[in-house]
Amino acid sequence: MTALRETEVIASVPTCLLIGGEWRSASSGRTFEVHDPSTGEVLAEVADATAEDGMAALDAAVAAQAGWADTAPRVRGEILRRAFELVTARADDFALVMTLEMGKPLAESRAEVAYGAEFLRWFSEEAPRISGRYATAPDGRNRLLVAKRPVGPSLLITPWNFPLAMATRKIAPALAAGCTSVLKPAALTPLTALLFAEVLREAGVPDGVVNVISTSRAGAVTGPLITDPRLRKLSFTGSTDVGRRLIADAAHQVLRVSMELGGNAPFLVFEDADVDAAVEGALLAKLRNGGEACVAANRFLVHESVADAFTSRLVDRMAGYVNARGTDPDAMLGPLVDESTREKVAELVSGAVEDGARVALGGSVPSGRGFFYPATVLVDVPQDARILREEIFGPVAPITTFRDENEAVRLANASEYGLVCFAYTRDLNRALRLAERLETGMFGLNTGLVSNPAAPFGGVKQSGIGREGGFEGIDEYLETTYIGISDPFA
Ligand SMILES: NC(=O)c1ccc[n+]([C@@H]2O[C@H](COP(=O)([O-])OP(=O)(O)OC[C@H]3O[C@@H](n4cnc5c(N)ncnc54)[C@H](O)[C@@H]3O)[C@@H](O)[C@H]2O)c1
Ligand SMILES: O=CCCC(=O)O
Repeated sequence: MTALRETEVIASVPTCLLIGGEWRSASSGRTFEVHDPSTGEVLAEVADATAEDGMAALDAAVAAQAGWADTAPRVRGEILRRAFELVTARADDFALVMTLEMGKPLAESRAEVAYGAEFLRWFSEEAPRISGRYATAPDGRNRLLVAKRPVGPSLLITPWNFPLAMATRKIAPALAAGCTSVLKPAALTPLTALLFAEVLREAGVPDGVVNVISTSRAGAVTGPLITDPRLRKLSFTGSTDVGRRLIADAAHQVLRVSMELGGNAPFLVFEDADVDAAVEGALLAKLRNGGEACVAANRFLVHESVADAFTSRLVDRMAGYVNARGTDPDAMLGPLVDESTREKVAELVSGAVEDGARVALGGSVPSGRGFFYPATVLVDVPQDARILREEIFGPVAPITTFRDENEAVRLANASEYGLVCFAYTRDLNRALRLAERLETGMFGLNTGLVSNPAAPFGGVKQSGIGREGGFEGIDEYLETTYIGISDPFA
């Protein structure tokens, strides 16, 4: 990858706010810096929206709402399909921008482009399938008509870890349902979202239907939108702490909310598992996105009879993960996104070691520039260690053991989170028992990856409210209207 190509691609990204179809500077004239986490160098200066800009974006979304809701579903679907094709055609540019602003290796960024684009294709196919129902009331007299309509202007707030896919997973169903939106991307990674906004314009999304406000002051800019009665929906992906506060703020307007929050995924390996397959699944569940994923395996719970075999194979495989700048062809693990993320990972590891865990691989911060942290395996981690309670968000695999299925389920469920669980077993009845007993929104059975645009993604407990993707994803942007009709034969 040449420096010239990096500069050219970054220069092709709009760095302004998209409001009502126009690229504008922030009303204050201020910008903020976006950095390359591999080097700490400034990649770009991006418009820093004020509360006034946020309100202008909502004004534009409100003005465009009626027209967009009236657009034929097939037309909305075709625009989404064009967006899918344009993102796919520019996959290399999207991947490079993402790698530069977020750090992951290019191969992973390409995988995210394919994943993120697929939400556009999936919801292009769902737009014409929005339907209602007509039924006879149980007493055989009145008729019941149930119709769906768009919720209305929506505020979409996304995190930095999947800068494209988290945006498409919200914008695509919103567009398909007939909702206009204001997207607020994370301040660490606004460039991918801004490039995507430009592609949406090219695809034919009308002015004002999607507005994008990058800002370094999230709360000050989105707060007034959330309390504005014209906003009808808040969809947030991010940490449980921020989500909890936003749910409280959304209560003022009794807003529809979708919350995709944190996770603390257990990864269970039973005595009858195919251990080699479990190790491959563990690598995916742990190291996809460098461990910076809400669905990352956070707690490895391994049956005591296979713990040594699993651990030594996992250590061997993780030792081969090359930590390098994401544009380096050898890179298998990029840097973490920023210094505070790396400090937290290092603190969780040293805390676990103080509590009695042993480092089987990695475990120390390398010298040099960039926020790198090596693939790390911890064994003998005590059950009360902080690292088993909090999201690690880094390439660290803490391993503990269990004696039987009941203990495995009890440990897996001992978390306020409930996003995803993974389990490796060859016993079908056990797998079904787990599916019924684990407190989780998603369950990966003999696989380390559940994310799929055709499936309902989301959690239970403090991992969130609502689902994104699948047939369920569009419902988050639809209201139900019931029309009671008198007996047509009376
Ligand atoms: N469940 C999921 O689908 C899912 C997906 C990706 C990430 N996540 C979670 O996201 C977290 C990592 O992302 P993050 O560090 O960007 O999370 P974060 O909560 O710090 O930020 C998420 C977004 O919210 C914005 N934000 C922060 N404070 C805000 C406020 N007061 N008002 C309005 N917006 C505010 C941020 O600018 C960003 O755009 C992890 O906890 C991860 O598990 C969850
Ligand atoms: O970080 C959480 C989202 C990851 C995914 O969609 O697979």
